[in-house]
Amino acid sequence: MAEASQKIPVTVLTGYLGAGKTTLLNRILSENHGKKYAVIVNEFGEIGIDNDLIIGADEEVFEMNNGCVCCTVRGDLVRIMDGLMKRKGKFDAIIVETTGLADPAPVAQTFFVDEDVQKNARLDAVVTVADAKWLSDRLKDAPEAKNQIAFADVIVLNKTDLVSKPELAEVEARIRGINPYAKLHRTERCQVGIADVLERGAFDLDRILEIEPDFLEAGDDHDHDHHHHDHDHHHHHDHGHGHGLKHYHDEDMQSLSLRSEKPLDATKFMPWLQQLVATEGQKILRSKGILAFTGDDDRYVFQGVHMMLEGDHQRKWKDGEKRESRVVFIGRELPEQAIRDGFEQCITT
Ligand SMILES: Nc1nc2c(ncn2[C@@H]2O[C@H](COP(=O)(O)OP(=O)(O)OP(=O)(O)O)[C@@H](O)[C@H]2O)c(=O)[nH]1
Repeated sequence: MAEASQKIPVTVLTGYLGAGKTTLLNRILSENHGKKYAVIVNEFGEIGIDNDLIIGADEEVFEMNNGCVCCTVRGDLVRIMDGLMKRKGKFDAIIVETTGLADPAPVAQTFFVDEDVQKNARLDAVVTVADAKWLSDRLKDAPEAKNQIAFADVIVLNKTDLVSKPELAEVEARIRGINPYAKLHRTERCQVGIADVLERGAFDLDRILEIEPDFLEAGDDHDHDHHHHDHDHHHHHDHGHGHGLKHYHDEDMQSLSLRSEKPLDATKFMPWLQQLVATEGQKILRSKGILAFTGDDDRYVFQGVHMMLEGDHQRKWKDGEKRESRVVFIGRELPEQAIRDGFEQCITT
């Protein structure tokens, strides 16, 4: 077995939908770090968008869009990790960005119970980005959000610009109630130093065993082929998964993906989107898209969290790049048909 110091450090980046994980990742990767990182991203929704929004120069980005990372934890993640291990020496560190809906426990568990992974990699830290504006609400209705805080070694309490000082103090107190141990950084746009997040050597197995006594219980009786999540209905429930570790899923959460190969009319799309999130923003927790507008040579990217929207031109469409618009809405009780119809009407005919 390799010495701990020779094992590749792995940082698991979690945080609820829209908290700022990709913002943090981009901040880390765009620093002049002189290192080679491999990034593994897992997204909720059929259309991968995040991997297209990661701006690092030479990083290799691996996607896991076949489902939720905490369920495919012995599948995709192990397979990708194994592939990376074979190219040992090529990477200084690995960063795994989970979906906002993932429970970090089974992800972290992979680094302890899968033999090959364990031989060559070590979990360096679980870094959780917390949304100062929305976390308190999500702690009430989303067990994933609570687990992400509980498991964190480092917490980036982000979006401090969106709350007052007393609100910030209140959300921090709630976080401390769940996890008094993690190092906490208050940030705007995830402005933390790379050393605050990577190569911390912070993951503390003893503490995790206190929260999750079954953490190291493996068990190979879990058959992924027969495992199926129905994300359309049912309420929160736990999965035993046969490996001793329970984890939670919000089965009410839906993701709606839309695509168009024909360009969109910007004068129709933007007002439609603004109106949609203004009226349905309680149900739509997260929206994002890469858009091709008629007569526009730049890709337009928008991001939404509830009713708040941001958008900008990102870069020129490259020669030969397919000018396709991709939009994802994630939420509960999404008005699917109305969204589909509205989107259709924004397509330039
Ligand atoms: N006002 C404000 N907005 C922020 C801040 N940090 C990130 N955002 C915005 O919040 C939105 C979501 O940020 P992301 O980094 O994409 O969040 P994420 O956690 O990767 O989202 P998912 O991958 O969908 O779960 C984007 O529009 C960001 O620009 C912040 O500190 N303040």
